[in-house]
Amino acid sequence: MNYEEEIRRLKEDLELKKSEIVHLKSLLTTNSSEVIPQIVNDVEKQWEDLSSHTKLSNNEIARYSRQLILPEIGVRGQLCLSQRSVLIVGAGGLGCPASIYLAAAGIGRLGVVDYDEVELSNLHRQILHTERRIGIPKSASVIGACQQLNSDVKFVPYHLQLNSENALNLIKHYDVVLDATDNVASRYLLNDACVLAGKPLVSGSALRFQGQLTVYNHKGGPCYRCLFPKPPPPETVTNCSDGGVLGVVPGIIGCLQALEAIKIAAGMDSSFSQRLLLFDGLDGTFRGVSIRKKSLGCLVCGDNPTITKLIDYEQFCGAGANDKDQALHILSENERIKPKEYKSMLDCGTPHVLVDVRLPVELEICHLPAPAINIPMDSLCKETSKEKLLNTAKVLESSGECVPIIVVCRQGNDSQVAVRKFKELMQDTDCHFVFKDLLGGLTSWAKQIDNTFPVY
Ligand SMILES: Nc1ncnc2c1ncn2[C@@H]1O[C@H](COP(=O)(O)OP(=O)(O)OP(=O)(O)O)[C@@H](O)[C@H]1O
Ligand SMILES: [Zn+2]
Repeated sequence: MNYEEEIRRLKEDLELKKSEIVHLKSLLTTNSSEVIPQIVNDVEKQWEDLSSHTKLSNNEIARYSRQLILPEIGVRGQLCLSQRSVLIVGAGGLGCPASIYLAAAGIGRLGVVDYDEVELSNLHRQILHTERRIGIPKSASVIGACQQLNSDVKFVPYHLQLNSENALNLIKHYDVVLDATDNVASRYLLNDACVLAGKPLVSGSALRFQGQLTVYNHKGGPCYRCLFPKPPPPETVTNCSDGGVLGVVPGIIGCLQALEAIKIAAGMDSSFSQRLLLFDGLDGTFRGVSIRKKSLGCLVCGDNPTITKLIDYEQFCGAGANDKDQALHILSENERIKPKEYKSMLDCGTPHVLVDVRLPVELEICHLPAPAINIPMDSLCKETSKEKLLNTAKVLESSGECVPIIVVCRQGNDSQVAVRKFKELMQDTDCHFVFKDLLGGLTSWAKQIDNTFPVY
């Protein structure tokens, strides 16, 4: 290695350490220290050499007794666990259960990465966070909970977004990596980083009532790219905030991620290298299926890899490395109506038709004060939708005016797509509709017009 390369690496290392110190200091100075037991503030202590731990203390023998007597674990396995480190990326629905079981089992060092802070809508599934910790970094919240359970573990919180600049440098300090994120860009990033660093990646996902689990890049098995060389089109990816998720489903998958990580760390075989677990919470089934072998032509782990350093994953996937909804801008200004303008229309009784494109189950949560036609997104192009709109047109025509049709959704993205679709749908009719979308959807309505309106 040349000196310049070495200096660059050392600088990167230093930056990471600095971010950890700043983060730990901030924890000690904010009121979060009131609710989070003081996280070990001696950074050096966290980086103590784990391999020096070669004998179980009486305390450890008592604490781990029930797993020590398992022949597959025993003293050897327990010592292995205490000498290994696991990095969990994502302190959400998967990361919470995974972290607490790894801490309970006595893993030597646990790193938890998350850029986000705890929100109220996290609590139904991200079960290590609490009401009092809303607003504080998720990584610190998770580690606070884990430390209360087992203070022997060395914990390292990283309040940052894992990206191409920091991933390799961080991952190299750990033996096993858990993907507990929720977006495609982070999955490719973690995959490539784990291949380049030679670390097994225990990957989980959960949506609605379904969950999946597999282990990549382990003992000659495939990596994520071997199976999915190309990312899915961004518009086909559903996240939990759009699709919903029952809290216990990521709970189950996160526990299984911890189980696989414990097996790997304790020197046992993982059951999910080249195997995929499919869990269906609706019909209560677990199914294990064999998956494709490692691909010789894989761009990162194949025979002639062309990806030899981390790339720009947001560009590669055409989507951000988070699941935060990004505002679409596909309509021109005159095809949109601001919440304030719509409120004046309502106040003045201006004739219009309101079309709500959310699912019926969402309409039950909340809806605007005006009566609305419901045409959910998945039925925009159906003949019945066209009929609904044409019937409306007939009523409107009798009044002889060109009445606007206001399209509304939760956040103002679907409504824009719907306006486009409706325009296409009505092209071959002789009705002259003026379609507009409610800018920012119900979320903006709640913010700008009615702060008693529920946000979900
Ligand atoms: N590249 C990344 N670096 C660090 N943390 C990440 C990265 N990508 C995703 N995450 C984190 O992974 C976690 C995924 O968990 P989960 O989907 O349960 O939570 P969420 O994003 O809070 O959910 P919601 O969609 O309800 O807001 C989130 O806390 C998110 O901040
Ligand atoms: Zn591969």
